[in-house]
Amino acid sequence: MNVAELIEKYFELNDEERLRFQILESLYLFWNDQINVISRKDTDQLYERHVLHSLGIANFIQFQPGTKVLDIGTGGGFPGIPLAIMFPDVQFTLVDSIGKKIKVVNAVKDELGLENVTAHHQRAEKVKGKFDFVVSRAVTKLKPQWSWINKKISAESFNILPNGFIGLKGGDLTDEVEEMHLDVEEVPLSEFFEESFFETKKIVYVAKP
Ligand SMILES: C[S@@+](CC[C@H](N)C(=O)[O-])C[C@H]1O[C@@H](n2cnc3c(N)ncnc32)[C@H](O)[C@@H]1O
Repeated sequence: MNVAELIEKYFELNDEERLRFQILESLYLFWNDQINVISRKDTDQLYERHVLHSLGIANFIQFQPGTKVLDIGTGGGFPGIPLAIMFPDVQFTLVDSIGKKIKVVNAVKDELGLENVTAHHQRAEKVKGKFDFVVSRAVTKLKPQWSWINKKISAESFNILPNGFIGLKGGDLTDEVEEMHLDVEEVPLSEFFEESFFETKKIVYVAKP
C-alpha cells in the first residue's frame, strides 16, 4: 500500500494535501540522516507510525478555521506537521526545547510551503500567548504537561469540543490520569485505525475547566 492509499483509507485528500503527504517521506529520510528526529528503525513506517498516528487527532476533532493550536515537544514535527497539512486554515505553533529539531521542522515547513506553521526553539513552559488547543505526542506525563500549558488555553471555545489539551499516548495511563484530579477522556485509536500498531495507542483529552 502506498502513502496516499494508507492515508486515504481513512481521510479524503485533495491534490495539494496528497502531494504534501507524498513529499514528506523524502524530506524526513533526508533530514533524519543528519538529525535524528524519528527512530531510525521506524523510517520505513513513517506513514503509519508517525503520520497516521498524528492524524488520530484529526479523527477525534475537526478543527474549525481560525483555531490556534500549540504542539509542545514537537520533535521533528509530530503531530503538528501532518495536522497542519490536513487543516490549512488552522494556525499551528510548534515548539521544542532542542534547537536542531526545530531546524528540521522549519526545513520541512518551508519545503511544503506550509504558511500555517510557525516553529520555535523554546520550552513549552515559556511559550507566550493563548491557544484553543494544545497537542502533544510522547512528551511526558499528563500532570507536568498540564501545568506547563493550562493557563495558555483560551477560555472562549468555538470548536465542537471545549478548548483543552489533546495528547497522543500509549500504555497504561491509570496513575497519570488519577493524579490529574480532572476529567480525562481516553479514546483508543483502534476505534479509528485497524492497523495493529494502534492497538495500544490512545487519545487523551482534557477540557479546560
Ligand atoms: C520523545 S520526543 C517526541 C517528539 C514528537 N512529539 C514525536 O512524537 O515524534 C519528546 C520531545 O519533547 C521535547 N521536550 C521535552 N520537554 C520539553 C519542554 N519542556 N518543552 C519543549 N519541548 C520539550 C524533547 O526535546 C523531545 O523532542
